[in-house]
Amino acid sequence: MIQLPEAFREKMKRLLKEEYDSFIDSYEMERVQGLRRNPIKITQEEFERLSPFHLKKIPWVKEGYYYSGQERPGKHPYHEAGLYYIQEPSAMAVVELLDPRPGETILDLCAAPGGKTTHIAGRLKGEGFLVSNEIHPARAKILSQNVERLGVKNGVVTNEDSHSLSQYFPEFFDRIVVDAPCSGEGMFRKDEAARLQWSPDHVNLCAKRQGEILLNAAAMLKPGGVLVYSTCTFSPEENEQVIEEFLLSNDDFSIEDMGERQGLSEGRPEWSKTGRKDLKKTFRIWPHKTEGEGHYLAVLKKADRDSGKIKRTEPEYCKDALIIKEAEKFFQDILVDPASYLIRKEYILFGDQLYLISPEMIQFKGMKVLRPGLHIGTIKKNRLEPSHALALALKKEEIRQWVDLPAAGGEIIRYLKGETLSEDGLSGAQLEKKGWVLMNVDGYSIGFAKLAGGILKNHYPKGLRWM
Ligand SMILES: C[S@@+](CC[C@H](N)C(=O)[O-])C[C@H]1O[C@@H](n2cnc3c(N)ncnc32)[C@H](O)[C@@H]1O
Repeated sequence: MIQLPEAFREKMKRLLKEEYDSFIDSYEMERVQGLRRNPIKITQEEFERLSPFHLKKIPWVKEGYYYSGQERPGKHPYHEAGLYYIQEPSAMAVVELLDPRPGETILDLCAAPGGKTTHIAGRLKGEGFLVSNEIHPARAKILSQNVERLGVKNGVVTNEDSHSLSQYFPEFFDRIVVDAPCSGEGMFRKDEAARLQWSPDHVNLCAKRQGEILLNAAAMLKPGGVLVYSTCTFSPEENEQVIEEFLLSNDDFSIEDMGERQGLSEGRPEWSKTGRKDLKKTFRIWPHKTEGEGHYLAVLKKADRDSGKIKRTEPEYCKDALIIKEAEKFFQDILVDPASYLIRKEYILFGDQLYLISPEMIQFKGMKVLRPGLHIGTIKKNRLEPSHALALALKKEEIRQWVDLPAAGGEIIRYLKGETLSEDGLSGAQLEKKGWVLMNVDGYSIGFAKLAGGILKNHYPKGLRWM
């Protein structure tokens, strides 16, 4: 039996009244598990054909599935190939409501470990620009790894606080997600730390921080843009009351009417301070009503008007002709049709690391950036050694030399463990000469190897290798 803080129980009883018993009973039910297909890598049809898991569609999100609690999709080669992201089902509603479209500029302000970010990236389909920000350095690193694993080409990862970030991107984004740090009451079923940390004071502290983050986010939204605010907590102080307080001082914002949505319940105006009726148009996900842990969501729209358009400042592109030539030579050497990577000349050099930059990227001097774009590789004495991120962003059809290993066989496990493989006896491979080879699992890229003398030297990153 889960030990819930007594003050939390009392508060929920007061708020939920006759609904309280079924709410509390939901803590004794088995947690539901979810994963989200990554459309950058795999179509729905292919995914459903290949998946070895027992999947059931999640009704409120196109790419979402429940899987059985007995299964371990996080420990499967398809996971390392970025075919899906494991995510709590109710959290998937956030990007469903944000509805990002290819070509748009999007900000995910509190982004680690990357659930919403990878969902957004999938919807952008490689077109447009995504900035994923996380304040904590260690969590920003995990975010960056997930962006890489899912093969995202048009994403930037930053490590700023929301106020500093707003100085770089005034009125810049078409859509913004603020998946705010919260008291995590919706996570009590799976997260003991959240239960232990909870107190009424902590709820109030979270609410204050959420208000500040939301204000900074609002300053980065274009006129006419859409912002989704979300938390995984039930407390009105962090939900309806944050939105109420924000709208009081930001009359150019209004709550969007998203209509009824399957699995989502109405917001609760009676739990706000002023009782404003439009809070009904915000959403709650309850664990006793829906198969998910619990969430709050509000879709806010900024009024359209002429903005004082801040001019985009160009970043400092790499102008070193030798390095650019080397990158071009590399792509000509490994790709079937290098044009897609050679059309754009927007390379950036970070020390000896080469990145390909989205055309929307701004001058970022002084900003803490972990990943300014697609990591191409390391420049070593004017030779380019490709990055793991590039392997995951490439498709088997794009590359001259590849090896394709079945997920059910032992060789893929040997590759993931960092072992050397021999060219002999591989069931699926297209190998012509020594050099870089894209390794795949059932046709989906998973890393690089380097062929020499019939041996495939393993370039799967040491930090990711299976033990
Ligand atoms: C709910 S989590 C985000 C989950 C993430 N959106 C996802 O889907 O994977 C909130 C994040 O906000 C970060 N955070 C904490 N304080 C913050 C602040 N003052 N400004 C911005 N982000 C903050 C936390 O480190 C945490 O990673």
